[in-house]
Amino acid sequence: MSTTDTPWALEARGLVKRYGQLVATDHADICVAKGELHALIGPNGAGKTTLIKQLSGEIFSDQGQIRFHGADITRMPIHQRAHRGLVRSYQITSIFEEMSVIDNVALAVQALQGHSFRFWRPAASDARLREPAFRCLERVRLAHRASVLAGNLAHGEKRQLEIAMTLAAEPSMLLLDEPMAGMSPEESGQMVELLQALKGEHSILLVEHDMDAVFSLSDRLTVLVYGKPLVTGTAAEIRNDQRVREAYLGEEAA
Ligand SMILES: Nc1ncnc2c1ncn2[C@@H]1O[C@H](COP(=O)(O)OP(=O)(O)OP(=O)(O)O)[C@@H](O)[C@H]1O
Repeated sequence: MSTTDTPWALEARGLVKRYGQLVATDHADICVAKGELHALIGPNGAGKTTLIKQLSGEIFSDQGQIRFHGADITRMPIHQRAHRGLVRSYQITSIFEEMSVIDNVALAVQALQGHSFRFWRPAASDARLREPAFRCLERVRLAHRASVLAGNLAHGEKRQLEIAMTLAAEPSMLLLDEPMAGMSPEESGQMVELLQALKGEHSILLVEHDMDAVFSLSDRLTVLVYGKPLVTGTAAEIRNDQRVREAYLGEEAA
């Protein structure tokens, strides 16, 4: 299939991941349209992070098929998926706290350009790294903190930095695993605004427990329960689905 024939950025069918006896994802289908923000929600242990890892290539699936813009990427390693534009966001643990904010992003730009880390010099001395890095910081509204040591950022700002580092890879699709975890309500509000701005420019698969954020941002949602998708639909469809209320949201979400 050519890349123009499919409406899907990402099309995963029948994904299974077993850990011994435990079936973490159990014939899971998930399809994300081009430019769509699609949320993946479900109770703790439902398999959301496992599914994100299967899609990013951090782990391989025991069964199933993954297509990205029509191409079969099922057996493709993580760096090749990233090269094609499918990228999971960096985690706070991958931020270098002793380096400036812009140098962290410049490192991510450098990784994209395929240079060896051995030849790393401070970003300030290399416009080829600094300029794209600065643009990524502008997009996540962190440009005013470019020269601050990353370790001195507030928690919410570190999560913005993770997204800036992810954008350095120029992804067409972002896999975001709980970007609002540990944030204050104010920080969460800023992250919602940021994701709203990124929406449309990138296809996004978002795992998030903050239901207000999820319901305000998502074009569609998939509810995962015991590794299986229970239902996929718009926010209104999900809110009104009796199976979802019983399995997950509870009556208070109505
Ligand atoms: N590396 C692993 N080895 C063994 N079991 C694992 C491993 N990773 C995840 N699991 C198990 O797989 C199941 C799904 O876990 P996963 O982290 O994907 O769920 P989740 O929906 O992301 O949960 P949460 O919302 O709490 O983050 C859980 O029962 C978990 O204990």
